[in-house]
Amino acid sequence: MLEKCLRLEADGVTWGPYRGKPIIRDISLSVKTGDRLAIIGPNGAGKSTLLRCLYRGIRPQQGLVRLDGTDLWSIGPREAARRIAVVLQETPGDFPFSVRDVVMMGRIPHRKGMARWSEEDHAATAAALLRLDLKHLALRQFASLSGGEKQRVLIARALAQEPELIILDEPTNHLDIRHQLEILALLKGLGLTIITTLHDINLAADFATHVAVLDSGRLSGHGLPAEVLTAERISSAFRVEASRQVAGDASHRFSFSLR
Ligand SMILES: Nc1ncnc2c1ncn2[C@@H]1O[C@H](COP(=O)(O)OP(=O)(O)OP(=O)(O)O)[C@@H](O)[C@H]1O
Repeated sequence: MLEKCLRLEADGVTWGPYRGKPIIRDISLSVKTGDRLAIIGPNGAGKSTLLRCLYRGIRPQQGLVRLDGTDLWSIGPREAARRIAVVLQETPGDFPFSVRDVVMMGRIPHRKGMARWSEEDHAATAAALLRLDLKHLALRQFASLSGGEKQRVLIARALAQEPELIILDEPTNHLDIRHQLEILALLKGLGLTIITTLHDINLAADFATHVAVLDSGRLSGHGLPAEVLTAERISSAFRVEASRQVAGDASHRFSFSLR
């Protein structure tokens, strides 16, 4: 899983609803093996829409998303799902699935037709449960878990999928600060290629190897956090007064006030 090389590129991606104005325009960015890209921007900037284009949820109206040089829409949904795992905010909370069932769903793209789960499927599920410290919860109903536990299960499902890339939409939503830090440390520790939206700029600066700032559907910056996360860019994108301090360990901290 970790040894494969990966290159995901968005090239001039534009998308909007039928007969509506584009929500994201002319987005070009790239991610390669081992990168952790955080997409940040104010509410409504188009972050989730961009993610949908990147995981083949919606087809760009203009531009292309390429996986190792091949248009994502020419490789088919099943292969895309084998290579890209997606962790969204909506959860299967209303269905009577156990934690193990939910994690096992990550194996669906690998399953041959209606065949029974294979030994590899069981092994990948067990490994994902172990890695996310969920073994003791395997038989619990998913719906009965806390927000932090649910998030771990959804990440375990993504791991069971054995993808080359994990795409997450706001993985820290609804979590307290300790659980936010834990989830991001856990994701960092996986050593996988990750694209995630994040609302907290300070957490994004700590977590990401690269950041992309979306402002009204356009990319206002993409690259290394220290270069992209300037006070001017953040102030302009979020319509606030932002100031940046550099801590002793060279990490960046932002503070904010209303203009
Ligand atoms: N299918 C759609 N049809 C019409 N409008 C849409 C559609 N999808 C998204 N939008 C609109 O596009 C804008 C951007 O939505 P999107 O969810 O991508 O933003 P976001 O940056 O993820 O926002 P948030 O931070 O609030 O989650 C919003 O105004 C949203 O209502």
